[in-house]
Amino acid sequence: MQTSKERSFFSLRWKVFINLMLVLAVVHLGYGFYSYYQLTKRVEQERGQAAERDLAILEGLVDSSYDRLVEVAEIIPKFVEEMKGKSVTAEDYVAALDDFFPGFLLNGSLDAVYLYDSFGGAYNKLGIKIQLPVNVISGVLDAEEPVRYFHCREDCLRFVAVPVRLGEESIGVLVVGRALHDIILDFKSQSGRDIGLAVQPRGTPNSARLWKLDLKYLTQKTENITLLNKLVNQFNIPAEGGIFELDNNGRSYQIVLEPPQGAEAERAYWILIDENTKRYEEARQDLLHELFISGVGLLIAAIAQLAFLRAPFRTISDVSEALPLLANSAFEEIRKRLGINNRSGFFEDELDLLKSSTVDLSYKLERLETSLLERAQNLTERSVQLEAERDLVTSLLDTAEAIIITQDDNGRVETLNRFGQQVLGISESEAKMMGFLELNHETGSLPQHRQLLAHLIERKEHKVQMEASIRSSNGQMLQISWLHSVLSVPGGDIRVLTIGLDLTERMHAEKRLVWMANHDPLTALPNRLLFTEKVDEAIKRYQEKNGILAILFCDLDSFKDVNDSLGHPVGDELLQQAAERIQNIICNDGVLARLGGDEFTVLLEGRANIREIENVAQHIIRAFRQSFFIDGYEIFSTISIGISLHPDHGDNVTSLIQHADVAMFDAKESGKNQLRFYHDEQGSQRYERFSLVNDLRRALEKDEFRIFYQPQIDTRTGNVMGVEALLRWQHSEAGMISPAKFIPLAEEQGLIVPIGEWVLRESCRMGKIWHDQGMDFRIGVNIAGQQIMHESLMGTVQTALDESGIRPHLLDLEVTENFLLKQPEITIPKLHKFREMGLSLSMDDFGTGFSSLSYLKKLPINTLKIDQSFVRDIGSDPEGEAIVKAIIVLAKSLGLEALAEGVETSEQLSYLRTHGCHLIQGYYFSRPLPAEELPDFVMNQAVEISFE
Ligand SMILES: Nc1nc2c(ncn2[C@@H]2O[C@@H]3COP(=O)(O)O[C@H]4[C@@H](O)[C@H](n5cnc6c(=O)[nH]c(N)nc65)O[C@@H]4COP(=O)(O)O[C@H]3[C@H]2O)c(=O)[nH]1
Repeated sequence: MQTSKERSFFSLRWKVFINLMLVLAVVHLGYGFYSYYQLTKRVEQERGQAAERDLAILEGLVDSSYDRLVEVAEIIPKFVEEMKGKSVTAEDYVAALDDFFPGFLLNGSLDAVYLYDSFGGAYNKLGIKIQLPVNVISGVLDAEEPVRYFHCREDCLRFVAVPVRLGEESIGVLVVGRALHDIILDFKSQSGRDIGLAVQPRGTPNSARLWKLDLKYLTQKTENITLLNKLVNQFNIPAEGGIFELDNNGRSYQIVLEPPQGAEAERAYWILIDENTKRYEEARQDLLHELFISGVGLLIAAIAQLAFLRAPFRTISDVSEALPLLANSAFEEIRKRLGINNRSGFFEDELDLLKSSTVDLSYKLERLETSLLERAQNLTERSVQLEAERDLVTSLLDTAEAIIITQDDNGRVETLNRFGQQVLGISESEAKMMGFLELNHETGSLPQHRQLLAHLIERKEHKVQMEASIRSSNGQMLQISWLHSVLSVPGGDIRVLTIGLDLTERMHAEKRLVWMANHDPLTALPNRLLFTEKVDEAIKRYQEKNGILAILFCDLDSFKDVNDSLGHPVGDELLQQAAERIQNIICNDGVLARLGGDEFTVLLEGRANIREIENVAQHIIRAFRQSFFIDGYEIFSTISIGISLHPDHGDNVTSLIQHADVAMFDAKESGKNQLRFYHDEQGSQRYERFSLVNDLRRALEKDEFRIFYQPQIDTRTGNVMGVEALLRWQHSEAGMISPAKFIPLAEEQGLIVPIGEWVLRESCRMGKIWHDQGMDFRIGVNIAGQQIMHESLMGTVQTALDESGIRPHLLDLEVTENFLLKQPEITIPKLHKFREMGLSLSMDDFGTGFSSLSYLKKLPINTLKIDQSFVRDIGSDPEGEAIVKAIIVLAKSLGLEALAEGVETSEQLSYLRTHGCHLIQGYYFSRPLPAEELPDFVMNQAVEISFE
């Protein structure tokens, strides 16, 4: 294939020039030929006319010479008559002619004179002798008119024969003749042509053709004789003669052969010779001159045309040079070369149009190329984006901790992500050979699963969800939440996207949380919450059942000593063994619970009489008379039991437990290791025990409350991010009383609302002071359940904010989940209002009162506080650790912060941080501090943490 580089280039300008020159040359040559032809024709025409003119001259000369002969012939008889008179005879004529003839001969008038009688007999013959035909004489006599006659024999003569009369009588015919010299000379002088007279000899073989000439006269004889010989040899000359053109030695001649008038036919010819060479030469010169001039003219015209075409050619050249640049996208260069504004305006022609079209084309192509480039760029970006999205989707599918499967409409597996392959222990290609339901599902769930999928395929549902177990690669049954949804695939085919989330751990944690909420982790016995529920249920059942319902309140007699002297682990073990002993006695005939510390309660129902109740209690007391062996120690710990009966001692769970507690207190007071039934007299003791209530009422007035602030540290920064306000009661006699003791009392007595209000206002006041001092931490204030339920809380909070001037986001309300979830329809909207006010909310003691995870999602809280009972298990109880982990994960999944309280050891701290809990509260960093000590701690804390 020929490339553009190999292609030879021959400029259009030169092509046009050469074409123009060729056309001009052809035209010029044509014109030359035509001119030559016309010239030749004209010269020939002129030659013909010249020949005719010269012949006419010749004829004129011949005619006038005949006239003169006639005059002479007619004068002679008159002379004779004058001389001889009227009686002249033929002899007189003869004598007179003899006299006159020499004179005629001398002046050149005549060359011959003959006189004939009427019978043709000659009287005399003077001069050149000729033989006249007889008919000439008779013809003259008959016509009585002069007769002209041309005669050639040895010589050529012209004759005139006139009748001669004597009176009325004819005596004969006078013939006068003259040679042709005068005509020849006159003609030569008048016409300038050579002239000759030739006679064809008699007896020539072909008389119709002149083939040999006998010359009588010829001017320039030497040169012309050659011409005539060439003529005779070259041409077939007809008898009537003609005009002939002859070349000889490069010269051109015209030769005219014309028979003289009056001559005998085919005998004599005038020969007129004229040389044309000069004329032809002149004509040729004229032609060449003319051709030269016209050639020069054409050349000038061509050059002028080229000059005129220069600009258009320049344009074509510019455009032709510019157009290839389009292929190289050199649009700016094209416009520079063609001149963007170089337009001819009114006189615009096709080339300007071509140029401007090229410029326009360059703009259009540039725009097209730009838009193509943009599109290409967009496409590239889009494809990169799509690739990134695809990679993201692929990596999401592969890294997502979910089994992701696509199935066709027959339930065949089409794809299985990496996590699914790991969990199920099969490769994707193996999975593709199977149907979804052929995977290791728990068989019991298959019918329901199959039915749900059929609904999906039949488009009765858009997505279906069910939980079912499947066996993992290591044989473990996993609890999976399957979500099947229809994928819209181009072409109308149905694909099912199946996502399986492994809920095993979460469900385990949930179950654990539920269990923890209702049980004492140490002894695995029901806690107060569950026990209260059980008692409630039992009270409700009491109407339907016969028998006695009793609550046994059991308290170890020397637990505090054991705990303080032998340590918590031994104390814990003691509690566990104690629980076991009680459980062994009541077996399944009652509910045993641990309310806290060393306090156990037993619910007995359906007993026939009090004796049975008492027996159970006695059994328990006896069981505790035996020693416990713990950690190498033999421990003696008896038990005191208080018993209350329904309905005699209370119609609700609170009063029943309180009365059993009072009875237990009575048993202790009576020396421990015994049982006591509740009786009314104990009311006074109860009054004493709870005489604190009155003091509590006055404590506010007496300004006995103090607030301590326990720092909460963000271990990522080392800063104090908040403090928890913890109430203290500085009792005038009993000294500092823990809130754990007086808060339940305050709640019971409805005093918690005013006390709580005081705490809120005081905390906000201090918070504002610290904030103004540049300490920007939030203040967590505990809100009791009753406070939340109380209608005044909203106003109280607003007042505290307004009075102090603290910004709402610095106030964090700590609420306990138990209470919240008892009447969520009242509490949850209130919490939302607090959030709207800008406050933050924390869920306190999380994990201890769990009832429903679904409500947790609805609560507008910011922080989950991990209860210290779980934190304490870190490092010692894997189950407790698992709960801590689950709470952290739960908080993260709900987008909440997790804050651990009760952190005392570096081990606990590091465990919490490792698992993503960075907000820490506990003795490890600081005990609750009086307000005046807090600023110092806040200032120094960041430094200490940085060394951690
Ligand atoms: N063993 C141990 N304990 C730690 C550690 N760090 C903090 N604590 C204690 O754990 C309790 C945390 O408070 P809480 O769970 O809200 O539990 C509080 C809270 O529910 C209630 N309370 C305290 N002040 C108020 C209040 O102003 N209003 C209400 N409604 N309740 C309050 O009384 C409970 C007991 O408060 P406190 O005796 O001050 O006990 C505090 C605190 O001193 C640690 O590292 N180890």
